[in-house]
Amino acid sequence: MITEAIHIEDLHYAYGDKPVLNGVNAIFPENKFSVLLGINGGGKSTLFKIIAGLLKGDQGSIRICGQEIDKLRFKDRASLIGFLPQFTQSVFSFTVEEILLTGRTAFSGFAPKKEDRLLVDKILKDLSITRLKDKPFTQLSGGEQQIVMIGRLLMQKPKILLLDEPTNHLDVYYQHYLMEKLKDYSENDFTVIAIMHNPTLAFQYADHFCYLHHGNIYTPSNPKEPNVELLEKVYSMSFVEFMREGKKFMLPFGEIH
Ligand SMILES: Nc1ncnc2c1ncn2[C@@H]1O[C@H](COP(=O)(O)OP(=O)(O)OP(=O)(O)O)[C@@H](O)[C@H]1O
Repeated sequence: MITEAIHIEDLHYAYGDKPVLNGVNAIFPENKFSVLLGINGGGKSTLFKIIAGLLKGDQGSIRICGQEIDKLRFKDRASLIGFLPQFTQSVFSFTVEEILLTGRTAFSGFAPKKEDRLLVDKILKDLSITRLKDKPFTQLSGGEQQIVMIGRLLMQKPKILLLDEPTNHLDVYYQHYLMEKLKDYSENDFTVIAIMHNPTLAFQYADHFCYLHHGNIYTPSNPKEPNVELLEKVYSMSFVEFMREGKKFMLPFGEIH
């Protein structure tokens, strides 16, 4: 039986008089790597902000690990969801270690414990960025900052990693490195849910796909496999599947309209 990490029912949201989500129904299963695909401006970030509690839906319900989103307190939410927004900026010159420690503030306040510092070292090592530990965050490259912010989420030890375009700014090597890590996390007690703009990359690692289209979420009957028909409908372009060394790949090519 599939256990649900997130269950969304009839969710509506509008910015003023501009509707963005028109009755979204979706389930994101626990301990899977889910990917939400969809065109620019389709409402994906809006949906994630509602799940993360930064916006409130106009209508409908969301349950996170079985609990109504409206009833969650700040600390409960932090232990359930770690959210990586699309844009992050730090104007203060914190070091990477300090930035990671802020991932524990919901639990340890601003007084990091010894185990928090040990966790920093473990996560830096796991993400292969120990060399950045004492560097000011503002002096890192865009890709380095992105990896550090993912490390900060891991410090929070949430059940669900909610990631808005996690491979942003990463070079191809690091895109695959991070996707491999996320797959690994989803197999080891995290639920990973990511917005992505690269179906070719996403289908190589994730195992549950849904599509935001015209304000609704479509989940195919086999959510693990690429669904060419849906992809072509959502992106208004052609896709091709091909096999290489026993693996299936999905490539976009050429406009339909
Ligand atoms: N704060 C806001 N006020 C008004 N309209 C907004 C606001 N934020 C987003 N929108 C609009 O809502 C729609 C959905 O935006 P959203 O950022 O959720 O889309 P998205 O699918 O995440 O896009 P992208 O893939 O480009 O990041 C867009 O038309 C956008 O212009």
